[in-house]
Amino acid sequence: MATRPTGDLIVEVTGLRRAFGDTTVLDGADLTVRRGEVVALLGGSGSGKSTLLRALAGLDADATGHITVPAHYGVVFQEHRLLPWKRVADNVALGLTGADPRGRALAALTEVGLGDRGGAWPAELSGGQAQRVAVARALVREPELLLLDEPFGALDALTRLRMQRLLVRLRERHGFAALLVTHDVDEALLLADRALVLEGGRIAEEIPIGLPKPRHQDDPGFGGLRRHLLDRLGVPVV
Ligand SMILES: Nc1ncnc2c1ncn2[C@@H]1O[C@H](COP(=O)(O)OP(=O)(O)OP(=O)(O)O)[C@@H](O)[C@H]1O
Repeated sequence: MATRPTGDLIVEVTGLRRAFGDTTVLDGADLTVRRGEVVALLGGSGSGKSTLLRALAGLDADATGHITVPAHYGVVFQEHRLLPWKRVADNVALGLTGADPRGRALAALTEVGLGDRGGAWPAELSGGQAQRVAVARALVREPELLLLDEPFGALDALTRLRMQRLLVRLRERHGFAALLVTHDVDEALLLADRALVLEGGRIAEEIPIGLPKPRHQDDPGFGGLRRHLLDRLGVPVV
């Protein structure tokens, strides 16, 4: 059952459990995210990262444990999940309440660099543009928290880099917190304040990423953290 945050912790998860049949995937996982903090969630394939994120997003009724998340959060998946029969602006405005949903949708599209594509159909967009729309759809709800499940995982390397920079800019402007599931150690080091390693159904290690911002792969300290994380994930640098 989810409760709402009251203090500095925007996310608080304790004792999260989820099994599929005889297979226990989450075995009492605990984690926190502070307001405005970006936390990367890393772990081997099948370690339960998506399962954890889905539980936080309220998409898994069978997960048990205690979850605190804010009322306003957005979710972005690896696939854009736009409705193909709705134009881009209508996808972003879908389900919005309050004044001028369309105007707010267009403002969010402008923020992700697609202010002129509101009238397009999702099928007319590139993969990167469609992911930008997915980000706009989350952003328009003025989230305190973004739950991101490999949001740039299907994009080419250059587009991915552009999206990472966009996310940094949006976070600076809006101050949301984010929990970012990623396989990409560099992405974690470019974006996150902390990295968590999920292993054996729990957070097995927490690594603060104290590198100065804005970050770059050439920064001193980056290589050491990358080696540590890759090592931790079972891919030691040779
Ligand atoms: N609906 C489901 N039914 C049965 N098993 C599931 C279901 N969803 C996930 N699992 C299993 O739970 C485990 C964790 O899956 P999950 O997708 O959370 O891992 P992940 O860490 O996100 O993996 P990846 O990095 O490969 O995306 C896997 O063994 C997977 O097969």
